[in-house]
Amino acid sequence: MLRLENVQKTFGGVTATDHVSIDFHEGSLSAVIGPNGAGKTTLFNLITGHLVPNAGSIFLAGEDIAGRSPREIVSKGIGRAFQVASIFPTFTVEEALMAAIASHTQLSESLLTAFPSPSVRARGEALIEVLGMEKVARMRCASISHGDQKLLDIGLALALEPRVLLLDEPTAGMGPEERWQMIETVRRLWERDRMTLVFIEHDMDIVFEVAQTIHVLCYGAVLAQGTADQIRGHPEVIEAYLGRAADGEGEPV
Ligand SMILES: Nc1ncnc2c1ncn2[C@@H]1O[C@H](COP(=O)(O)OP(=O)(O)OP(=O)(O)O)[C@@H](O)[C@H]1O
Repeated sequence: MLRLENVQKTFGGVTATDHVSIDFHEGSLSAVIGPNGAGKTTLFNLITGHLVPNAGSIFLAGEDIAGRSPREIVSKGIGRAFQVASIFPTFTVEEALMAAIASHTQLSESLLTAFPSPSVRARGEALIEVLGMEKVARMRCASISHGDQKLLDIGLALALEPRVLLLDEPTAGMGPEERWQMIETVRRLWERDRMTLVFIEHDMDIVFEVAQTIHVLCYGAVLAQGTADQIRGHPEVIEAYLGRAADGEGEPV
């Protein structure tokens, strides 16, 4: 579904993406991991058109999208959760989701018709349910918790019905319990929609538990790719990245 071939990105003398080739299979749930500065966010920015690669190709369903504008890439089906919930401070959660759904489906009904239409409302309610946001659906976006704002960001990305969904550290800034709730929600919505889902995550317990395939970056290059068992036992990964965390004794540095 999404295939990177020999993608390269440099910033001055820094090679942030070093001949990266990764195949994200259709309908898969994958994690991108690596130490700080390994090039994870740069990779997402290249996929979404916020950065242009110096070399290489990025294929979405066979079409090379490298260097296209972010708007065009979104329209082709690559979604990403941005921190945007806060730009709807006076909307309620359900209003924000329904506005996003309506704008995507271009159901900008005339002012004389009822808004939202029944189909927009039904999709909005289904999204609220899969996100587990029923209790905050009628609250204003500005007044919900950090975790709920992150869920809403994901919901706003989902409203565009992406074929590929990129989540950059969905559990960042959360306590242990909230992290697991968040990742369970991510897994639930992936099971519902079966889009190709890629997430960046630092918590190795979460990565090993949830991801079908793990791609390890180090100094911009792919160090290893495989299942949790393959990555856990990969000598170079253990040496370069996981360290004691591979034994479950600590967090990676
Ligand atoms: N716009 C930029 N200009 C210059 N250098 C950049 C830019 N963006 C990223 N870099 C550099 O590219 C390298 C990769 O950065 P990137 O943010 O992709 O890493 P990361 O793996 O996402 O790190 P973290 O886990 O800390 O978020 C780093 O050395 C960073 O300083």
